[in-house]
Amino acid sequence: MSLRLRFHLLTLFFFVISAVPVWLSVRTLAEGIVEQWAVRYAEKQVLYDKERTLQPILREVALARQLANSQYIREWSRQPDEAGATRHAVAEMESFRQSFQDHNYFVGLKGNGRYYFNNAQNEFAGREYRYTLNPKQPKDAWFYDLIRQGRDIHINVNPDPELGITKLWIDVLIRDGSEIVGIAGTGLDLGSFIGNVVEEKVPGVTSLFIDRAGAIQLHRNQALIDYGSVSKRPGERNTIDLLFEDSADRKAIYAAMKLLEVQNGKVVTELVNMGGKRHLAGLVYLPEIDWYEITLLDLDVLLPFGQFSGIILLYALSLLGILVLFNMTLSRLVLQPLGKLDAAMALVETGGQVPASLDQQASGEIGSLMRRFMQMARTVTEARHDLEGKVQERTQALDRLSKTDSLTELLNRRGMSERLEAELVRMAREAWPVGILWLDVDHFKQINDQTGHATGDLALKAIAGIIEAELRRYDVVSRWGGDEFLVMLQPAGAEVLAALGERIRSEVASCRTVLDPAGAIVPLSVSIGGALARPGEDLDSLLHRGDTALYAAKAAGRNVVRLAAPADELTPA
Ligand SMILES: Nc1nc2c(ncn2[C@@H]2O[C@H](COP(=O)(O)OP(=O)(O)OP(=O)(O)O)[C@@H](O)[C@H]2O)c(=O)[nH]1
Repeated sequence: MSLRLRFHLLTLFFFVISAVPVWLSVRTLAEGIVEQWAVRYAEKQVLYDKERTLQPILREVALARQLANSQYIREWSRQPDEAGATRHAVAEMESFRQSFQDHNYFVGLKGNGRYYFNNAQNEFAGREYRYTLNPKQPKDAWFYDLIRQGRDIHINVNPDPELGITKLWIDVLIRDGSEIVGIAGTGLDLGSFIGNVVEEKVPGVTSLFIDRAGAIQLHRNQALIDYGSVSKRPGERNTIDLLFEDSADRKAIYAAMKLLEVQNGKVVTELVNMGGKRHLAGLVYLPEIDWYEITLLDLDVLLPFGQFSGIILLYALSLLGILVLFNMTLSRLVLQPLGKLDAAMALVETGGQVPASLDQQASGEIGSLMRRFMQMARTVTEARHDLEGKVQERTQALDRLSKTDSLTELLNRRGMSERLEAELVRMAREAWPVGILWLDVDHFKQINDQTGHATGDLALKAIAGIIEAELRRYDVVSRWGGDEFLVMLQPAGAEVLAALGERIRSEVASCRTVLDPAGAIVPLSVSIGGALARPGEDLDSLLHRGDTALYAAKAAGRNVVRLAAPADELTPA
């Protein structure tokens, strides 16, 4: 995998692993902000609703109290069947009817169980006595339950089947001293009350009212209202358990209700789930009517979390931008120089020259790496050139050695053959006459045998020196093998051959430098055969004729020179 691909994958990896915590932290932060905001909102809303709800109810409660405490009503309740007291009481009730908000009233008397009611239309004028309450009738249980409970004020949503109406009833006990003698009050139209107070006016905000048992008293969904809760057993009530699916939420709401009882005026907020959505519930206790108001804020509606997605998008874009910039910088500072370095290395590998500008393009560590590479490449190139030079030298030396005789340091047979071949070619081209002298030491075996091999070597070296000394600058001598020497002369003529051969023969014969182990002079002599190359003659033929001439010299008694005649007959020198 290339470095570039690895960097891209790494970038992607960093992007993902950094986006996850950022997403989570922004989400947590946003949720925190939403919650804080919602708590404030809920607190304000609850207090506002409390005032809005309480004012009309409290006004009705105050009026109902006055009615219950009215002198006429109390006297009447003492003697409920007395006609005068009844007339006065009805007149009193009618005057209150004008003042109540919905222009209706009711009074129930414990003494005779009679229930009086008139409405805004004055429908029951002269017929205010509507029916008689019966403690055995479940529909009338509310009356007896309230008297038994002895709660001076009670607000209750209850259908009245006798009257065919459902109202928010405000019930106030009529007391005669300590004795409860009846209940007076008024009813508010449930529909309009719900419309005014609990209907959802702001999207995502709903209010409901519950009593101290958690029974729902007012809710915009009237099916959830726990009608006539005062007369129900706990299990029969429509409580907040219907609203909150999580038992933890229910427990939290009941705990908040308990707390509010002792911390009057405070607002408690709880996060709850309702219908699978997050809501913030704000609770407040209304001691005047012994109810709790719950305001529910749908957080997803009021402050959708989606509004924070812009932050995430911005983060993602800026992170992406930074990573792209990082990649571009990385590419410019690292990857591109490394690519050039790689190409330069490949060039050096194949013996090419590194461009001199390579190290000027990068700085820092990469620049340092390039400069070191350049230095190394120069060293390698120099070493290679040096090595090539040495190899060439050694090759030439080996070549020289392969053509040189180690004892006399003259050309050997191979070296001499090459020279002769070349000279014969040159001779053919330039009419440059070539001649050879072939020398053989006389009785050399005897010298070896009598004086030793080392003395034989000395003799060979001495003869080589004599020949070299006699030759002209441009003549070449070689040790042809064993005790034989071959001299090439150029240019050469018969006289030169004869003269040079004779001089060599004579010098060797007069040599006094080679001594045997006993210090005696070893007498030396050579027989010499000479031949002049004929135009177009090859080397074998020339050598053959030289050898024949040498053979003739040997045959003539040795220590003589014989030249091959042009027509192959031998002539004495
Ligand atoms: N010391 C010494 N002897 C050599 C060397 N190379 C060859 N020889 C000897 O040279 C002798 C050559 O002898 P031949 O060519 O057979 O005969 P010769 O004794 O020279 O007799 P003619 O040539 O007939 O005069 C042999 O005994 C070889 O062993 C060498 O490098 N050093």
